[in-house]
Amino acid sequence: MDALLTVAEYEAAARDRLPAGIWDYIAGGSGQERTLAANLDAFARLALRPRCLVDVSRPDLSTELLGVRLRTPVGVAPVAYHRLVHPEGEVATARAAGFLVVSAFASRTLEEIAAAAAGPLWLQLYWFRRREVVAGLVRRAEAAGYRALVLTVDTPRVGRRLREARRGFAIPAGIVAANVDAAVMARTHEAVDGESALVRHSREQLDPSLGPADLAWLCAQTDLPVLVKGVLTAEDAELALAHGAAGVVVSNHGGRQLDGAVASVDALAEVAAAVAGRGPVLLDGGVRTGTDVLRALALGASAVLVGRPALWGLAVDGEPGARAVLDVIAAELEDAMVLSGRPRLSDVDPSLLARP
Ligand SMILES: Cc1cc2nc3c(=O)[nH]c(=O)nc-3n(C[C@H](O)[C@H](O)[C@H](O)COP(=O)(O)O)c2cc1C
Ligand SMILES: CC(C)CC(=O)C(=O)O
Repeated sequence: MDALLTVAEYEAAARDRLPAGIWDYIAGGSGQERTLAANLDAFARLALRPRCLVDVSRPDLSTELLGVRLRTPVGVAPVAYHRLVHPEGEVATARAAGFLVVSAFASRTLEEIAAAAAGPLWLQLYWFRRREVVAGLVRRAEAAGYRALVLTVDTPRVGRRLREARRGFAIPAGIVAANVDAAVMARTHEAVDGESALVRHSREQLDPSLGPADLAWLCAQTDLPVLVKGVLTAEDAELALAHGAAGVVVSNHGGRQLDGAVASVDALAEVAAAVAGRGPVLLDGGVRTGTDVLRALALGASAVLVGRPALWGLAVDGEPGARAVLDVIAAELEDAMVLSGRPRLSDVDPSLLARP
């Protein structure tokens, strides 16, 4: 195999290796997949204004997030069921990642992942109708040393994933959400033609009444910082902070929820302005290169998360593959910082971007 030099090359290699149904579950978006495409296009439209005559002999990619020093500002987004692409699942990803947000639907236990992790872990939560599932996950995350919680608020139900529906996608029997009661998850394994098992499951198990008071309740349950994921507007950023959130993740769920929603990088400046330094603002959706990371930081992100790229690396070569994908992005980021005359992340600001 030739060396893979870009995230796009890992994507192509993963596609060659994965069964079509699993590929489509991971790759797909909702509806016409307009938001899925927009996430990538929006980055491509943001041209950079490099500065020269700057001493770039010692680039520094490190940053601090919630009091923890990170080698790079790039973490792994919460993505369900890593074992769909590699038998070691999240344990391999955790060894590779500088920083990982573990999905509520992880296919390895929170404790196994914590024992393997190379960097800080956060736990993502869905708002299960059975609130004891949420509370139980919070207690286990605290006990296992997770450093923050991420409440996903863009999923009162799972979006219309047509690729999944066409294939009657269900989670294969051997792969389970290892941290949630089997009874809650049972129907994710039932394949029905013309229907996504995950859409059906979400309607049964996720509580669409989630509101600001529930966020406040969650924040009161724990000393861990709670970030709110799925924010695309200043209004929701304001609401989240007013009800106890420590920060937000600007995200449209990788184009998998509301089709037609704004590209996440296009929502970033508005949200960052609303948060105004009161907490971290992360971004995910369409980050595929080091220059994408730089663009997001220029628009006010504290750090970015990659979703699908981590799974592509994991599918291609397990832990070393996931690490290689993150290393490609870090190497590209370093290049871009040097070539744009911004040797430290604190030098990155909106002046890096050309006006559209
Ligand atoms: C296969 C897959 C599963 C996902 N599972 C979750 C999840 O369990 N919880 C969650 O908050 N977001 C989930 N997401 C959304 C990601 O956290 C993230 O928002 C998105 O993947 C970022 O876009 P990117 O894939 O373009 O990097 C999932 C995304 C994918 C592709
Ligand atoms: C099990 C799913 C609800 C996980 C998810 O968030 C997704 O597939 O986007």
